[in-house]
Amino acid sequence: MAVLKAAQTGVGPDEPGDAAEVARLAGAVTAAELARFPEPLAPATAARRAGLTPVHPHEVAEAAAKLATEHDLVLVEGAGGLLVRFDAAGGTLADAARLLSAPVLVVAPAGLGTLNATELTTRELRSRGLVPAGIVIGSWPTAPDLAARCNLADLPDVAGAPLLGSVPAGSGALSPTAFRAAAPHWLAPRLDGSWDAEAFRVREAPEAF
Ligand SMILES: C[C@@H]1NC(=O)N[C@@H]1CCCCCC(=O)O
Repeated sequence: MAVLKAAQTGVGPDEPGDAAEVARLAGAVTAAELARFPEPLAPATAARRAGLTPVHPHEVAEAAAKLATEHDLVLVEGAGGLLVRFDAAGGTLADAARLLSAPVLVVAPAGLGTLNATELTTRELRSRGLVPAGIVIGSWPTAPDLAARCNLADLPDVAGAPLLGSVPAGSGALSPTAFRAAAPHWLAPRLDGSWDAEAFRVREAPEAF
């Protein structure tokens, strides 16, 4: 498997980026990063302000296609959302996904505001002829509030895509061993397509929904 961070922003030259973090936690993953811009901004803005060459969607698609010749799965991570701009021409991750005809996994927050943002994202994907592969909540709070709990039922409905799992808050602080032991419980579906409520750490009675 390979993880490609198209454009990393908000990380200094000597710090690990998101792709390196994935490799540290997941292991046995090829990590690649096409460009890095220091300010924590949208890649197009960060590149412009740094006087650096931005990353264009065709470069993201080409890098992903190259990785795909040597890996069974290539995960391309965006930066902040589907329509966050990569270059001055307004190129986005959606353009790269379109060039690749790749399914798109939507990573959503848990709480209030997620229904709107997720539905907008999946509608935009469909309007571009792209397929939302599903939704992953990252991250799932240890004490989910009413909105977060209700979103478990509402998200697949508004998005028209399955909820594929949730990553508990603070997972990045686990040791790689603990992370790898726990991760299958966050993302593995049952054969009937349902999900283990434990994965969402729902501690309230079902009527709370
Ligand atoms: C700083 C973070 N680094 C990164 O690689 N992704 C984030 C960038 C978020 C950009 C959000 C732009 C917006 O929608 O306002």
